[in-house]
Amino acid sequence: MAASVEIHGFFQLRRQHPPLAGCASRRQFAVRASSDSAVEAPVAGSNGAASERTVVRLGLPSKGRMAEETLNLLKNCQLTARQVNPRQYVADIPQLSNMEVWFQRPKDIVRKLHAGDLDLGIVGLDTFSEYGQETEDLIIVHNELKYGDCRLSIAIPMYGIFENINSLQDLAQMPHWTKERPLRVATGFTYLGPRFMKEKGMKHVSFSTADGALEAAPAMGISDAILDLVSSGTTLRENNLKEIEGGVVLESQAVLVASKKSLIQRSGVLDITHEILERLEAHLRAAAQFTVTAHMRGSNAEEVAEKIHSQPSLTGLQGPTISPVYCKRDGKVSVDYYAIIICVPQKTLYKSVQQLRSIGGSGVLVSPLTYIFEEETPRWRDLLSELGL
Ligand SMILES: Nc1ncnc2c1ncn2[C@@H]1O[C@H](COP(=O)(O)OP(=O)(O)OP(=O)(O)O)[C@@H](O)[C@H]1O
Ligand SMILES: O=P(O)(O)OC[C@H]1O[C@H](OP(=O)(O)OP(=O)(O)O)[C@H](O)[C@@H]1O
Ligand SMILES: [Mg+2]
Repeated sequence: MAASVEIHGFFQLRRQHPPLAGCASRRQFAVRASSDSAVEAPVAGSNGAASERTVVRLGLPSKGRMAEETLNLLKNCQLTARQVNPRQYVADIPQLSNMEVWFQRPKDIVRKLHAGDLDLGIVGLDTFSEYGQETEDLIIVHNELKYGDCRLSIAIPMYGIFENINSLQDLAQMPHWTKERPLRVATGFTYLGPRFMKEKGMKHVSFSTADGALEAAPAMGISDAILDLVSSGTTLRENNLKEIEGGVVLESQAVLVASKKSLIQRSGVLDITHEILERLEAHLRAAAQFTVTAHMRGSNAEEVAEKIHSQPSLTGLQGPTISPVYCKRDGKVSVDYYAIIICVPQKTLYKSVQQLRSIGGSGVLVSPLTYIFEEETPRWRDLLSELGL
């Protein structure tokens, strides 16, 4: 039978920072009253003006948890956004001439990409999926910028009728939900939520929209469950809520997105995208690696290479670079040992150093890497093929 998924009722839950006296922590919503003073960004342009525009536009999160990390990522790619003052919504990046940066709320970035008022943007995959709603014109250029990790997940109370409910299947099989009294889910994700429930064949579900502090809704009797972003799980725990098996709608992190129409039609967008993509890929690849140099005894370079290849954590990106070290002893130049250079994942650094030592490595130097440029960026090839270029 088809799932009856309906969206009805609107309620607004708002919250205040810092927490009110009597509230045990910032993440508890039960004893909080509030206000919210979101600052609306000016509209960057209009559809009519969009086609006449010659400058390329990149939308970045103006506030919230993604704002700072996005600027830091770009800075680490030597693409520092230059803002005349922090209250201004427009900036430039000196390395990318003919491009404006516009600071906008994440959901507005997606909407404005769709409207043609922005060409490129950085947002969470959750926002992109919710507000892009699988629009044909919007495209993901880089799908893992390695920050803003969270999941969009269903949560239910730990107590009462939900005490022994631990999976989506358990939830679906509860006799409580009927056409007249559906499972009420509060969420800001009113596109992804109903779609997920329908896919899972959940019957008798209704959704209500909310804007922040969703975790309070079950305790207030406004909803039975919530669908919201979770990362550490602290907010859920502190509000006596739990996730359930099979209840993750989406795993999210920051992504670089674009309008296909802009990429194809607007002069300069493709070139700028290429440069941003190359820098991002080279930086993100490098951020996970260290360069390790060491000295090793051996009678020739091949013998040293064999030893290194015998160790699972020492093969590097392609293989070791090995150079003879020329020493002068008793007036004679000879090669007794070799300098080796490899790239090592940061996660396995210590294991790699131990393996190097076990095969006679000494004088191990470790340095961070700024960029690793490959011959070609795989994501660039994918993008061109998706654009039919
Ligand atoms: N707890 C979290 N941990 C990690 N990333 C998160 C978390 N919550 C949200 N995010 C990511 O950060 C993005 C922006 O979230 P943020 O709360 O800053 O803005 P928002 O809630 O979309 O803004 P607004 O409240 O103005 O609508 C989200 O779309 C998501 O990708
Ligand atoms: O699992 P946790 O680490 O506790 O994070 C989850 C919380 O983070 C987000 O809220 P945010 O702090 O962005 O506030 P908002 O509701 O104002 O967007 C999300 O809406 C959850 O409430
Ligand atoms: Mg938020």
